[in-house]
Amino acid sequence: MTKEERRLRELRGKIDALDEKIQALLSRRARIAQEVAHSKARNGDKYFYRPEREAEVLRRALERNRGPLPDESVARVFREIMSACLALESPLKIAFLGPAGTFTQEAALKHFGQAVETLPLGAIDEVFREVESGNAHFGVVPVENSTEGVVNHTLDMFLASSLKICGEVALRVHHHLLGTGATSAARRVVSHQQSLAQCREWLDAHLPGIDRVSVASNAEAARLAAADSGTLAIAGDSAAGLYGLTILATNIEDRPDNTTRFLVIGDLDTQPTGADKTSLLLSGKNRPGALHRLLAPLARHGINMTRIESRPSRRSIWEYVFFIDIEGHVRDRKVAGVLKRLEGEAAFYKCLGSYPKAVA
Ligand SMILES: O=C(O)C(=O)C[C@]1(C(=O)O)C=C[C@@H](O)C=C1
Repeated sequence: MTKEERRLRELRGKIDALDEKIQALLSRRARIAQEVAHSKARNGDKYFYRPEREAEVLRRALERNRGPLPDESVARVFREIMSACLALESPLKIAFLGPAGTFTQEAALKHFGQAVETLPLGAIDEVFREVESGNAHFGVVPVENSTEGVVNHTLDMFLASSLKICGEVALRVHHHLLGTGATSAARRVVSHQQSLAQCREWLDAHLPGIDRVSVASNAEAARLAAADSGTLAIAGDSAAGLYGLTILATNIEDRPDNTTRFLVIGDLDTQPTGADKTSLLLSGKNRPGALHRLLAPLARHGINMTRIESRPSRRSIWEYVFFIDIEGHVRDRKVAGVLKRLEGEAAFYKCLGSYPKAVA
């Protein structure tokens, strides 16, 4: 045995000893999580899932992280530990905008971990319906993209739905060019309309003159590319794997920080964590300066508004509702006071939920 072989054996021995300790600790942790679940059952709790506690566990893990593992990897490991612990007692069923292989599936698994049952659905309103009927515990739907803006259909669903927002997921979206052969044989490139838009400059530079066709989802694009060597798809890693496609070019999105934000919807009130957001649906009274009057209490009390979108109210023509995200939780005293004023000023007011800010 050479010196390097001896060294390798010694290092692997150290890893084996650590793995044994990690495994013993994991089993101890899982048994304690089971006790927590029994206590919740005795308490008559509807869900064992606690988004605020999971956010706290993840934030602590990231605060402790001194490398060399990046925050994203540390968060993923702790996410999976909690997912497996929760599944021991009460596996969750998660509906999401499918089909399998979409970025929404990636977001759902990033948030809930792999130890959940997933239910891919064909449209955003189906996700709302399955959660409302109790057929799924929670749902995951896209809400906005940092390059292409808002997903209107998701916002519109909140006008009539009784579901609350229980969490948000921020997913770095990396697009790849996928196919079965080389790009030279390609006649067309297919993808979801938002993905085509997010890769517009890359396509202009590298595939000028090739037809761009929008389809229902990135996963559907990958399926089409797998069936026809003249078709290229733009989609992510999971769709590439699912359909056995070759990655012809990686990370072709025009902006390297391309991020999509998803919402977790369900029938659960989350507790404050100290780093929360609250989403509101409002409309002003029909008079001059209504929006200014509506939002003035937020500014006066130093509450940060992180987003505002306007959508037709669907009740009468030229009447608009505003979707607003603010920092803080409805149970924070200051926020509660300001929301009371806001409610008094609004013609229509609905709190869509308070939830922990996305972690990692
Ligand atoms: O602390 C709890 O309430 C638990 O159930 C334990 C635990 C965990 O594994 O840390 C598991 C699931 C919950 O969603 C949150 C945390």
